[in-house]
Amino acid sequence: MQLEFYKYQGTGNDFVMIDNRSNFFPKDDVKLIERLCDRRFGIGADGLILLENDKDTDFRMVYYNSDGNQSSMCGNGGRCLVAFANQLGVIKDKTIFIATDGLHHASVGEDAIVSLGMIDVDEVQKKDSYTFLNTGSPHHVQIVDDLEHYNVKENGSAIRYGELYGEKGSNVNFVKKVDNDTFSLRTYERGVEDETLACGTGATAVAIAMNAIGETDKTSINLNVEGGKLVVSFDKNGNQFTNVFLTGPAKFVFKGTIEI
Ligand SMILES: N[C@@H](CCC[C@H](N)C(=O)O)C(=O)O
Repeated sequence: MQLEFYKYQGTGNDFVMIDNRSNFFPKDDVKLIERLCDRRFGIGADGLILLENDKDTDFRMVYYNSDGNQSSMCGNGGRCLVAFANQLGVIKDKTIFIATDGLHHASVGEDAIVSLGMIDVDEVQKKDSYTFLNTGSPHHVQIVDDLEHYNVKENGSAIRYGELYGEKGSNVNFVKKVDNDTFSLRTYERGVEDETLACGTGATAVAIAMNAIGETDKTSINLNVEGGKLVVSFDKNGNQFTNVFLTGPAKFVFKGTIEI
């Protein structure tokens, strides 16, 4: 069977997109999804996303990591799916859709910039050497010296599989402060089991964590990721972070068919 796919990327976090409104895709075929995401034996991507019909919203997002398993929310994937829905004509420039962590508002602007509403955050665990929070996916956030030369894969994997997070694990973000409203980060992604060029829920977690621990008093924060630039904005009320938006480019790369 020939499978039609679209490839998108958001600051270098790349995804295979499939229009599954007719419900044809074998959703439990972990091996197939892993092969489609494989950079040598398949199309190549950090994850695969299905766009499906939903009776109450514009569409449903179903997200898989490149290991073939369904996972929690993907911020860059969500932004790319909004651009994909726009390309398919499912939405115009504003949308509400449903994902695993609930409803998301989003808008498509000029130059493929997509702004995505993220879940509210009301718990930030502040520890001596790191912060942990859930922005739709779990994120460990840690400031490090010499981020440019830091071994993200080795240190990220040790934390992800270490005793802190048990079997479920966590995504791991290493951070450097650039100035009061800009931070650089590099992310080790659970389910990809490697550093990716960007992580949207990770950038969101870093922005909120840096505000929560007093590294910045800003509520609109620039994030330099390996694949480009993102902006995260939010409202803060005590320990509550609401109206959280993740903004950045979400670009169509190519489409094609692959034999499955
Ligand atoms: N790339 C993502 C995060 C995807 C989910 C993550 N790998 C997990 O399983 O927790 C993003 O942009 O947020």
